Amino acid sequence: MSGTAPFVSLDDFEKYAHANLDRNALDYYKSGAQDMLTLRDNQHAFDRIAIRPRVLRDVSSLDTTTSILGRQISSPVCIAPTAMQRMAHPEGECATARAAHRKNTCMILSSWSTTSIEDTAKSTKGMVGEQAPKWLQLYIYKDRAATQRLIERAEENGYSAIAVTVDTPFLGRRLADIKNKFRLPPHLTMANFEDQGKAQVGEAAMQTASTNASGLAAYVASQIDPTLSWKHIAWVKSVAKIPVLVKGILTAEDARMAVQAGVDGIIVSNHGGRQLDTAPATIDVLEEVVKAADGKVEVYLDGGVRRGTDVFKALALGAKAVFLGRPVLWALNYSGEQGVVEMLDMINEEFRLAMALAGCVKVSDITREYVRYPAQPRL
Ligand SMILES: Cc1cc2nc3c(=O)[nH]c(=O)nc-3n(C[C@H](O)[C@H](O)[C@H](O)COP(=O)(O)O)c2cc1C
Ligand SMILES: CC(C)CC(=O)C(=O)O
Repeated sequence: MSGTAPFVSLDDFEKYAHANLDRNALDYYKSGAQDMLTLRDNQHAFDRIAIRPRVLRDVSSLDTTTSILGRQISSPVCIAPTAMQRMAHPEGECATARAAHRKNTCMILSSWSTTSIEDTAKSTKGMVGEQAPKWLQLYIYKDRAATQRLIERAEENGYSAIAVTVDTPFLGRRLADIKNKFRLPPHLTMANFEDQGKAQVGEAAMQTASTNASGLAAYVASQIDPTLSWKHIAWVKSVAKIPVLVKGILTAEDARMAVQAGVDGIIVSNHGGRQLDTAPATIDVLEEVVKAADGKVEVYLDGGVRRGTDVFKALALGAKAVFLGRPVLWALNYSGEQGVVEMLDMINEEFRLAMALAGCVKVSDITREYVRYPAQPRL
């Protein structure tokens, strides 16, 4: 561990980044929508769940390996897509990809990344070991040809799945970004769109910041198609040769629709509390989604996962794996690739200990009986 005092939890990475990042980037990364109730509840909801430990089970040897979409990974802790990672560290998405590769875990690249699909893929070429799974997060853009091209570029560059984000027909209202008139620093671009003249969160959009919406919200409104419906998921399925997941499901009803639409996986997500404020905490709806998916597709969760015990609880309630958003940005800011490795090591160590103290020696041992779960979510 580099730095002055040893970091002992993911909170320490967050505190470091809070003291170190400029306001424009920090507020963008940390904010939730509106009153940030969902953001807060994502974490608090984990605290309301107790683990029911079993004892005297010989936990001297533990195995955290698991698989997602048939690919083995070293632990069920993976990396969620977050846009514009080069604001956190100059190596941005490349550093994240190399850290994910070193830890043999899955990274989802945001389609609004500051490093292109190609350059992110290249950044792990030549590293030892089999390539860790990379997935591409996809927004369905108004420009369908450009959207299809992103899918093809992902396939050409070894990405093994597409995660279509379905909770962002418009951008959630993030008050700090409006006040700050958020802007992508001019030396950075939305790198996947450089050939299309849409790589800057442009000046024109920025002007709307004075009319009670952030420049980012205007940029999103100019690019994303709000007419999207389930038939567009069928369209993505029809053009993609690799598995297609939906990211942003929060109800049993939509989970059933997703399965009907033929998706290969579901990510239970409220976008880290950044879209619809007062939407439920993800851990509070995980079980209903898992039940609705009925074993037909894998279900994953993101939102508020900060401790090994959170990972354990999500698995007990049926998630195949969890994804971390903000902690990756804080760790990147702290020390790039090495920071992300250290952050993943920390939560994985916590997860191992949670398994041992709960009496589980392998991931498949973690089942519903290991949690005492209150009936009603509270906001
Ligand atoms: C700064 C930031 C940028 C994000 N960008 C994207 C994105 O480009 N696409 C997407 O589907 N989700 C995006 N998300 C949502 C994350 O993928 C994920 O759902 C969320 O961060 C999980 O919650 P956590 O931050 O509490 O771990 C973003 C989240 C943050 C914090
Ligand atoms: C460029 C943004 C729309 C990325 C995003 O999903 C977010 O900020 O939450």
